[in-house]
Amino acid sequence: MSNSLCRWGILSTANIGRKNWRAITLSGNGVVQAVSSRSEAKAKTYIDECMAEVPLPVAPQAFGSHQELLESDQIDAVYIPLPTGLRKEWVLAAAKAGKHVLIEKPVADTLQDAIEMRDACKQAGVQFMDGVMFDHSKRISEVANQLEGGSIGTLRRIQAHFSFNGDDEFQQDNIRTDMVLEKHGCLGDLGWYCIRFILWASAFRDPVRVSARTVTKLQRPGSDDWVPGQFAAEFEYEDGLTAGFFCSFMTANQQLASVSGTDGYLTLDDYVLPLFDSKLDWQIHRHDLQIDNCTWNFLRRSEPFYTDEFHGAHGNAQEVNMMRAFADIVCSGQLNDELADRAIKTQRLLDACRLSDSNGGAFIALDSVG
Ligand SMILES: NC(=O)C1=CN([C@@H]2O[C@H](COP(=O)(O)OP(=O)(O)OC[C@H]3O[C@@H](n4cnc5c(N)ncnc54)[C@H](OP(=O)(O)O)[C@@H]3O)[C@@H](O)[C@H]2O)C=CC1
Ligand SMILES: O=C1CO[C@H](CO)[C@@H](O)[C@@H]1O
Repeated sequence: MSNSLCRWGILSTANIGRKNWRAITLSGNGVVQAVSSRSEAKAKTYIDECMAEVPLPVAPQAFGSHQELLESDQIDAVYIPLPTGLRKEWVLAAAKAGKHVLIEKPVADTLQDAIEMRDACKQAGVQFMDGVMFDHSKRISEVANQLEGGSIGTLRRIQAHFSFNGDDEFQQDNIRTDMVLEKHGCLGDLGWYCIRFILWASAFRDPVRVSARTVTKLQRPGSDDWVPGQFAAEFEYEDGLTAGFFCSFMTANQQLASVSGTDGYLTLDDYVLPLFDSKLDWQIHRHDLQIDNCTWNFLRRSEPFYTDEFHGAHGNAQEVNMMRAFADIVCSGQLNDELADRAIKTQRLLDACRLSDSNGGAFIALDSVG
């Protein structure tokens, strides 16, 4: 490979690949070299559409099969946004072909599959990482540092919410409601981020036990199959910390996370996809109840914090940082096991949630998972 530029192949014409086409282009150390699809014509159209908005000096090559792309000696790394149910085969094939693998979330149908993928990459000497963009935002590290530094005292509670309200077409046609392609439904699509936020806020500690349940099953008309349409979970830690999350395909856009401590609480209301702005923010609240005889006043005490980072589509945006960080690994050859293992840690908690759900929401000891 050229060691200053990572040559990317995108497997499929997924919508999210369009955003990441721009992110790779803005990264400064990567280039989209090829796109593969089940249909070469579809890959060509996709390339034309992306080139029209974010042009590249040389149009990427279109392949009519993922295997052909993997066999190209012009590709160093692949981005795999195929539906979860189809990914494992292609991650294993990519590792076999010596390509580094950036994979969309949720990583796998099961923890066992996720471990198999990570291990295959490790054995092949290529990086494995999931596509959680906010991991690469400066904001999440700053928030985690503040929490570890005791800015809100001892942590008692972490809560994460991620939802959007999908319409009828979403329910009927989107990959997210297809039990074969995305069997974890909203838990995989949105809960993955909730779990990852909880991991960040708890310094990547594992809870001792997990209880979770599908709140609403989402069933396509005319089918007996279902995926979680709304899902809720509760984690308990050995020091008394608790965490909870709620995710939903049936509730308006919301991405609110909060962390409560003995001395205050911290909030972010766009922790996954930053709201349109040239900076990212979060707040620490230490509201003050003042009581003087008959006069009761609860005084607002909120302190805002900012990270100098655009919401997206800019050289310092989280998805661009992600592509740059991955390409740095590829170009330097310095593999990062910690990034690979984060995906496994997240998947383990997701599996624990599903196990609890299938046991009527009973608490599951995390030790018994995987
Ligand atoms: N990190 C992030 O911010 C985001 C992540 N995602 C994740 O990315 C993944 C893709 O999401 P999204 O872009 O909305 O997906 P899309 O439905 O747009 O694309 C999925 C692609 O997979 C291929 N595909 C679909 N069905 C099949 C099938 N039955 N057999 C073989 N290939 C198939 C198709 O490519 P083709 O026709 O070319 O073969 C299709 O374009 C999801 O797992 C999602 O969770 C999504 C959005 C944002
Ligand atoms: O990863 C993602 C980012 O957020 C979207 C919701 O707004 C998800 O559906 C998507 O899969």
